[in-house]
Parts: sequence; structure tokens; C-alpha cells
Amino acid sequence: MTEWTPDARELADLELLLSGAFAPLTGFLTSADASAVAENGTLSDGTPWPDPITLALPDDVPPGARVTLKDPEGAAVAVLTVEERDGHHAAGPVKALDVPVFGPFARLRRTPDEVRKDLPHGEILAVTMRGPLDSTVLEDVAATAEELEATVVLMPLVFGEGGPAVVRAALKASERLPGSTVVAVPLAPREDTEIDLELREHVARNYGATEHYAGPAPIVIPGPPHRRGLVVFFTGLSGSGKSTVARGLRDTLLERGGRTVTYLDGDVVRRLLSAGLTFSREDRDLNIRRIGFVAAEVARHGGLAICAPIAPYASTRDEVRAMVEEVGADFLLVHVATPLEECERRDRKGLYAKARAGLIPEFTGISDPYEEPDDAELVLDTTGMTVERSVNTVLNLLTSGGWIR
Ligand SMILES: Nc1ncnc2c1ncn2[C@@H]1O[C@H](COP(=O)(O)OS(=O)(=O)O)[C@@H](OP(=O)(O)O)[C@H]1O
Ligand SMILES: Nc1ncnc2c1ncn2[C@@H]1O[C@H](COP(=O)(O)OP(=O)(O)O)[C@@H](O)[C@H]1O
Repeated sequence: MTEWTPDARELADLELLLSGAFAPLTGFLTSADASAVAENGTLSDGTPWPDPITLALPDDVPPGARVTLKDPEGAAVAVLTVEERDGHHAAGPVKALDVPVFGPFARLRRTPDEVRKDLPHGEILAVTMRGPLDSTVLEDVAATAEELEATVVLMPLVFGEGGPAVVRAALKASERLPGSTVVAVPLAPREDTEIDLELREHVARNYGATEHYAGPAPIVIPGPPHRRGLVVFFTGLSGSGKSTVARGLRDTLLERGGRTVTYLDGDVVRRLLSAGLTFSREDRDLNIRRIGFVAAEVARHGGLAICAPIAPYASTRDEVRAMVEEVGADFLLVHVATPLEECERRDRKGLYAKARAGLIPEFTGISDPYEEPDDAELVLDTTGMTVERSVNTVLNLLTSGGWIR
């Protein structure tokens, strides 16, 4: 049987399909249903449904296949029977596997059946929330509940880094709303606010709500840049000056103090983290993803990570940027754009001569591609430039953006 790990949003949707929170859906939508939803806001049989719930699968998984869906930690959570393939999308019913639910506040992630069973008869006011409820909103909710003689169900919508904080906010609000219950629901936000609201409403109804109150969108105030995690990611040809500038940057930051710094040295990475990898496209991508993973973990905790691999492929650099931004940190791409002729002239390790002689296959710039970035925050050609000036140029970028003071 094929195995697949969906992305975080798809896994959240999967959990709701399995729990019944997305009823009447029992699986990922077919292309007919998905286009009916997009066009009319209904499934193809006319049942109202606001958002196409779809799953992307590798192209080589055929209709009829049974796919074990796993979470990123390797636990098999469900089996999908593929009924239809349409481009990257796969449609079909999903069946839960009996696995223990874990994660922060797992005990509050109850299914609609469990919740409805415990609710009293009468009006149920569900409050879906993506952030804390301020006292005005709380008073409003309390007044509405009183007016309707309703039981309040607070539904923190947990997705991503901020999930546990929303549940804590709901538990706090619950203390001020007598008789209320808290149910955590892994509903990922939708970009279109109207669709987001409709989906919240559907989920709330499935939990037994007779009334739905949508908590206000949270105001996200990101911390100041010098407190946020930061990844400075150098990319460029071999010999362009990545490691020299990266090391200079690290040393200066350590001398100045004020930030914790992790330098993921290219050679150290290749010797330890990526030991055994070659310079094929697949292995280079894997190398860069590993570097990105570690850098994002450093940045998640507010650290500053400096990386300096060649990273020749734009799509892989994009992935790393997304990984870093997903944890709420900043990503600066520095393209060390020293031209090939200059890198080859320097030929510090004699590798270009060997590559030209055909002794090193797939050598970047000679016999292997380097995709020039078009999204770099800084482009640095070190030709005829002192190392000090190159380092200062990067430092100026960090200072001007407020990442260092
Ligand atoms: N085929 C081939 N192509 C490019 N580079 C090669 C190759 N074989 C060995 N080397 C040496 O490995 C260093 C690049 O490794 P990276 O991990 O930065 O490469 S990548 O980002 O995974 O593409 C690179 O080091 P730098 O000179 O520091 O860039 C080279 O010294
Ligand atoms: N302004 C500069 N910035 C960085 N390196 C420079 C500069 N001027 C000359 N160089 C030299 O270029 C070489 C760059 O090598 P290195 O930093 O190992 O490159 P990479 O890590 O990109 O392979 C070093 O020998 C360094 O001394």
C-alpha cells in the first residue's frame, strides 16, 4: 500500500473529515464537487458547501489505490481509497485508523458526536475563535447567551504555531461564561474571509450549534525585528565568497552581542547532517531542505541562523523561505553574485580546474545548473571588494531592517 504525508492544512482537513466536523463530507472532493463548490457554493448534488476540500497526491498514484495517510511524525492516521485523479488532486473516502490523538490540548479535540452527547437540549451558541476575546466581545457573547437561554460552546480554531495560545484564551474566556464548554477544532483559516466564516458556521452546526458567533480576527502584532527569529541564507557559486562573508558576519555579530547566532557551515553540514549525500539534484535538494529545517528550528526560538550552501535551485530556496516564515521568523536571501569567471579565477580549492578537466561531474556553473535568484533581499558581487566591505554590506541590511541594533 502506498504511503503519503499530506501537508499541515490537508492533515487538519483530514482530521475534520474523520471526526464528522465536515459532515456531510466523508472524503476529499471529486473534481465535479470541487468545481460545483467553486461555482455555486454547493456540492454537485446541490448540498450547500463553501470550500473545496482537496488533497494533492504524487502523480503516480492511480485511481483504485489505497493510500495510508501519515502525519509528519510517521503515525498512520487514515486510509484513503482513491476514486478519482484530476491533475495533482486525488478524491475519495477516508477511513480513520485507530491511533491515539496527541499534541497540546489533545483532550479538548473532541468529535461532534462526543460533544453533542454531552450538551443539554435547547439553544447552543457556538463561538468560533482564532484569537482572544476582549471584554466587550465577552460581554456581547454573555448577553446573547442569556437572551437566547443558550449554552455556550467556545471553539478555538487551532492551526499552526498559535494553536495552543488560542485554546488558552478560550479556557480563560470559559471561566467568565458560566456553563460553557471548550472544544478545540483544527480548522485551518481560509484566505477568503467569507468562505472562512461559512466554513466555521458549517463546523459549528455539526457540533450542535443553533447559533454561531464568529470571534473577531486576531490582531497580530509581531515582535520587533531584533526579537524575531532570522535566517540569513547565502546562495551563490562555489568560490563566490559565501563562507567567507558568512563567517565574517557571524564573528561580527558575536563580537557585538545581543543575538544568539548559529552558523550552519557548508562543510560541517556535508560532513554531519548531510553525510553521504551526492551532488545530484535530489541530494542537493535534500541537503538544502535539511539546512532549512535546522535553520527554521533555530529561528522558531528567536535565534539567528546563517547558512551558506550553493543552493542552486530556486524552488528549493523558496521551500526554505516558506519553512522559516511558517514559524513566524524572517528570511533574508543574500545572493553572492560573484561571476563565474571570478570564482574560477580564485579557484581556491582547485575544483574548477578539475571540473573543467572532467574530473568532477555535475559541477555547479560548469556542468550543472545554477538558477539565479530573482527574489534576493541583497545581491553582492564580491569582485574587487574587500571582505570587510562585503560583510558590512550584509550588516547594513540587518541594521536597516532592525534585526540588529
Ligand atoms: N559537483 C559539485 N558541485 C558543486 N560543489 C561541489 C561539487 N562537488 C564538490 N563540491 C564542493 O561542495 C561544496 C558545495 O556544497 P553545498 O552543500 O553548498 O552544495 S548544494 O547547495 O547542495 O548544491 C562546494 O563548496 P563551496 O566552494 O564552499 O561552495 C564545493 O567545494
Ligand atoms: N569581498 C570578498 N568577499 C568574500 N570572499 C572574497 C572577497 N574577496 C576575495 N574573496 C576570496 O574569495 C574566496 C571565496 O571563497 P569561499 O568564501 O570559500 O566561497 P564559497 O563559500 O562561496 O565557496 C576566498 O578565498 C576569499 O578570500
